[in-house]
Amino acid sequence: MAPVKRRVFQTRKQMAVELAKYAADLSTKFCKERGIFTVVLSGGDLISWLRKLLEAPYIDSVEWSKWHIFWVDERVCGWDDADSNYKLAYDGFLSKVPIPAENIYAIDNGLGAEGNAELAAERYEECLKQKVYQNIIRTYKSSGFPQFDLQLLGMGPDGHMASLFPGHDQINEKVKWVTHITDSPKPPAKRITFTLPVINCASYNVMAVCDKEQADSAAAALTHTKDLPAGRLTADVEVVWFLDQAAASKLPHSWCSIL
Ligand SMILES: O=C1O[C@H](COP(=O)(O)O)[C@@H](O)[C@H](O)[C@H]1O
Repeated sequence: MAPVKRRVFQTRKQMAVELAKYAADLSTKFCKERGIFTVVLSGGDLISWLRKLLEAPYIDSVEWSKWHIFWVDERVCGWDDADSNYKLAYDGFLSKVPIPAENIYAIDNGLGAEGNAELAAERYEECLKQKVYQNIIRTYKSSGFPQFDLQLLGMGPDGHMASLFPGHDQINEKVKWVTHITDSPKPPAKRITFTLPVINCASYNVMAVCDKEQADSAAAALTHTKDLPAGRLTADVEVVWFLDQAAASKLPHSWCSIL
């Protein structure tokens, strides 16, 4: 199993600086090895932690044209809806970097606007399968599951990651790549989400968590004292939790050498 690393930062700014460096280093590695870098985004606070990628040196040094962008979860709504994870990422990140529009794979806008969660999930899974067929996404060993290069995740105060919520059945899905939920405890109710096997096949998984509201769940997930979706996070190569001091405040003291 991939090692689970923890990096605790004194300030959010330091966390954003290190997160940008981590993503840029992996971009260099995968662009050199494959000529492609597949990146999975989530919604929530994550987008604001990526802001240092928009500055020097990365804005000029990163090979943005080789990035391919996917979403680990999406709210079932149109692209211009305030709830849309695509809109959040576009406004705060994607509109500011030269990633070709054809390399950005959002939920189907029409199905999102219609509120058709089941079909939107099926359509997104088809999109992933097409990108596997085109050799843009790799597959994980013989499993056939897609393997993304870097997945950037966040965790809610209840321990959910992507749109896999504690006590909801989606976390147990073993076959589908993308599933849906119509009664999400966090609004909006309708969402689509990568399933756990897909999330855990990624080469590198980052979990970025700030704020004291997340401290109890971060500790429970990392010590496995509660069965939380975020506690099931693994990866092929490594998982790194990026935490600010507040989010790390309930972790065992010996774990928290602050960077
Ligand atoms: O609803 C969602 O919440 C999680 C966590 O968001 P955060 O603001 O607490 O970091 C997010 O990762 C997910 O993509 C989003 O749909």
